[in-house]
Amino acid sequence: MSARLTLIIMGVAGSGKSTVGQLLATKLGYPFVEGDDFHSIEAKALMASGTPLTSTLRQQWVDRLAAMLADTTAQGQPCVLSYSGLIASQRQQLRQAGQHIRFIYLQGPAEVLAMRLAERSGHYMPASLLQSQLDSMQSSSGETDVQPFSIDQPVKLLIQQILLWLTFAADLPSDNP
Ligand SMILES: Nc1ncnc2c1ncn2[C@@H]1O[C@H](COP(=O)(O)OP(=O)(O)O)[C@@H](O)[C@H]1O
Ligand SMILES: O=C(O)[C@H](O)[C@@H](O)[C@H](O)[C@H](O)COP(=O)(O)O
Repeated sequence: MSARLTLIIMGVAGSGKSTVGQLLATKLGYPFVEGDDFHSIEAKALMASGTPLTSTLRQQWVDRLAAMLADTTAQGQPCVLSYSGLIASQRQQLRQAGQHIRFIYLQGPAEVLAMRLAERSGHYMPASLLQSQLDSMQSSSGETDVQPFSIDQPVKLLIQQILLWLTFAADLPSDNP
């Protein structure tokens, strides 16, 4: 049964986490949690100025996300969370903080990501930080609960693929089922 899985939508900036996450949450009837909302004002200002997060600011951010997931999943409340998931140990932190978690990894060519960031407006994250995000993204190879999906297709098709995968995702192995 996949109905109660909490889904973390991961990927670098511009991969579509917020767009896909919101639509998926609506389809599933789950709350959508925007990971960016858990950044401090200082962290957002730093990124807006064109500087990547420091490890300390990133860790404080992940700690807040972990606390939220521990709370909601302990109450049996699933959600869809957008979170870049760049650092493997921090993915593990979230996996262990919550229950019944699976990761949906939005992946695509750098040119597509750059184009989408260039066209996006009203977001603090500048397109110039894409390369640092790509450089920081640590491989998820061997993480059996991380499922990649291609972003190089219309959102509608992407959602259909994710919903299909969700019909069996709960039966796939996970480090922390
Ligand atoms: N599959 C897609 N096809 C076309 N445009 C997309 C797709 N996914 C997202 N976008 C657009 O790309 C931009 C970045 O998406 P967003 O959801 O903000 O990414 P993220 O939250 O990962 O930074 C937005 O302008 C969004 O409308
Ligand atoms: O570096 C990180 O670890 C963070 O993930 C962070 O940089 C995040 O990606 C931004 O908040 C951009 O927001 P979007 O991913 O929504 O563009």
